[in-house]
Amino acid sequence: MSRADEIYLEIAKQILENGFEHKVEGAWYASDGGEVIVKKLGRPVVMQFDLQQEFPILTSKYVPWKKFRDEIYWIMIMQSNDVRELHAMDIRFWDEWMGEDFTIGKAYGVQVKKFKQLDRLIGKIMNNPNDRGMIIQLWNEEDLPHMNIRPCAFMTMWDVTDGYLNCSLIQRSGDWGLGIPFNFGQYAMLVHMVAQVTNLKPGVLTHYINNAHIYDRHYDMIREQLNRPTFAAPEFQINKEVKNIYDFKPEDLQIVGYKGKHAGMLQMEMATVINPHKQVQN
Ligand SMILES: Nc1nc(=O)c2c([nH]1)NC[C@@H]1CN(c3ccc(C(=O)N[C@@H](CCC(=O)O)C(=O)O)cc3)CN21
Ligand SMILES: O=c1ccn([C@H]2C[C@H](O)[C@@H](COP(=O)(O)O)O2)c(=O)[nH]1
Repeated sequence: MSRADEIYLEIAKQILENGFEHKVEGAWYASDGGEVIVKKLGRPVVMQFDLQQEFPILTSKYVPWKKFRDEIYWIMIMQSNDVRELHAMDIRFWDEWMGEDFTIGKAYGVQVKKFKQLDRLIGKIMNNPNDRGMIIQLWNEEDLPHMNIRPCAFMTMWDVTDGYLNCSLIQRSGDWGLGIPFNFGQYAMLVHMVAQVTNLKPGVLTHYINNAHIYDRHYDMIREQLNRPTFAAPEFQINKEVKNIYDFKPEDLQIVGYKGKHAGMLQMEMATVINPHKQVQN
């Protein structure tokens, strides 16, 4: 069992057993427009992964890691909001939030680029590793009306101690079935990338989720997952030659020996949730 399975499945069980159910306003299922019921835990959760120990990925189901890798690459390295670039990487699950201009509006990558947030973070890590304001912040009140979706994993806070790079990922809302297994894996990859170009070792990834929830159409699959066999965590590999963050290519990040393949995927339908802050443009 990977450490990620252990932590993730325990919280999944808690949500199913002790969670609070409600209808999600302004949400529907893509296939039939059906109403969306969700069960939320009702208190925040914190998961902690020591990246020196193992790479955080589930083995109780197959998580398509190339997709979460390419998604974080699109947000943080390409700093893009253009969904066509995701299509080029064979990713379709952002289409529900694509506007007529083929973008997701001023969300995610746009906010990284607008304030050169990645460059500034790396500058701080290199020049003053004890800085206590090493933050990437995607939540921007001014631009919220122009985002097709509000950022969920909206902030990272960074720390350098004793040659290790630590990262806290702050998430306001976490879809336990679909989003969460992507989020901790992709941010673990980002920590590995930033650590390499700042000559640090990847340290601890702390993942805070304020509202952790399971959608009704995922209940049965997650119950099944709780009873599945698990395996040891696979190995993460990174191209050690890369010295500049923008020189990374997605292929420079690989997962090898991933036994989740044997477990197989769990087909879960995605609920489409709209941004209630969105300004409707004519
Ligand atoms: N309801 C909801 N949940 C999310 O997790 C989510 C959103 N909406 N909207 C924006 C993004 C899109 N994300 C998604 C959406 C779908 C999958 C998904 O369907 N994952 C499948 C594999 C899909 C594939 O191979 O293409 C999985 O089994 O993990 C994952 C992340 C995360 N975010
Ligand atoms: O990276 C992500 C992006 C999205 N999600 C989930 C969390 C929620 O289930 C929906 C968004 O709906 P809101 O009403 O805006 O919270 O998408 C995720 O888990 N991870």
